[in-house]
Amino acid sequence: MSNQKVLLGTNWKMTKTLSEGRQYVKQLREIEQQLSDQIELFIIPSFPHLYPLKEDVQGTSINIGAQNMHWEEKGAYTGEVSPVMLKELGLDLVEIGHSERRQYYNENDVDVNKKVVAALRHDLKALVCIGENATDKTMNVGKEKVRQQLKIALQHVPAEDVDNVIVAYEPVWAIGENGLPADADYVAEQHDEIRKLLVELYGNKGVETPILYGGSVNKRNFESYLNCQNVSGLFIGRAAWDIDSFRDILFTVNEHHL
Ligand SMILES: O=C(CO)COP(=O)(O)O
Repeated sequence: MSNQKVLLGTNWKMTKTLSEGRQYVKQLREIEQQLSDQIELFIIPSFPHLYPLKEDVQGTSINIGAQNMHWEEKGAYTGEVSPVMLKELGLDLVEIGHSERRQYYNENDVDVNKKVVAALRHDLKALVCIGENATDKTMNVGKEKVRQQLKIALQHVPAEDVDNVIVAYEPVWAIGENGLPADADYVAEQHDEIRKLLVELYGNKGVETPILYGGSVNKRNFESYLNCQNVSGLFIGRAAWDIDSFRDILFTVNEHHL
């Protein structure tokens, strides 16, 4: 890990009701007061909860982000949400290209690129998710796969906008109930490769781009990932959905990893 801030966030996916989310945020606010300002917290809830939760975190440094968005500003796209709508809620973070979006909703690298460009145009930070699947890994093309995904995601993104990009490396085979936790050595290699590409594309600016790790992060393994040089933080699903479990992780980072 470098000496930048540590980003620690959770993707709630489609798991919480609004009342559960509000209860969680109430507790997270208390936790946040005890953490160093070197830790940056973010939560990615479902669309209908963005506005109330944004209000609930007022006066704290907890960021709220959306799980997805369309690249157009408006139009006949039933069921979609635009960058303008997210901005109007006062948000400044949007997750783009999560593997579940790619897998279940057929999002491809070009869609991801359009969304990244639109997010940056609207002054939203783009949390760009990339990661190889199990076959890519078995066939030994994991590095090529993440390079390709990220290169396409960042087409037409100039160096002056890359400050608003956060990369999340999340190998598909490591995510969710059937996911296998990755070895820290493997994660370190993939993060080094991603850093190399960012530097190829953006020179010194690419050194600063945060690269988060996600996929079966839990209380037993999270420190091994944070110890990797190019891991700037964690993007956590299940192990952060329960506030007590997230609290344990946050306090450990606060005490041992800053
Ligand atoms: O998908 C994830 C974060 O976006 C990670 O999910 P899990 O931590 O539950 O594997």
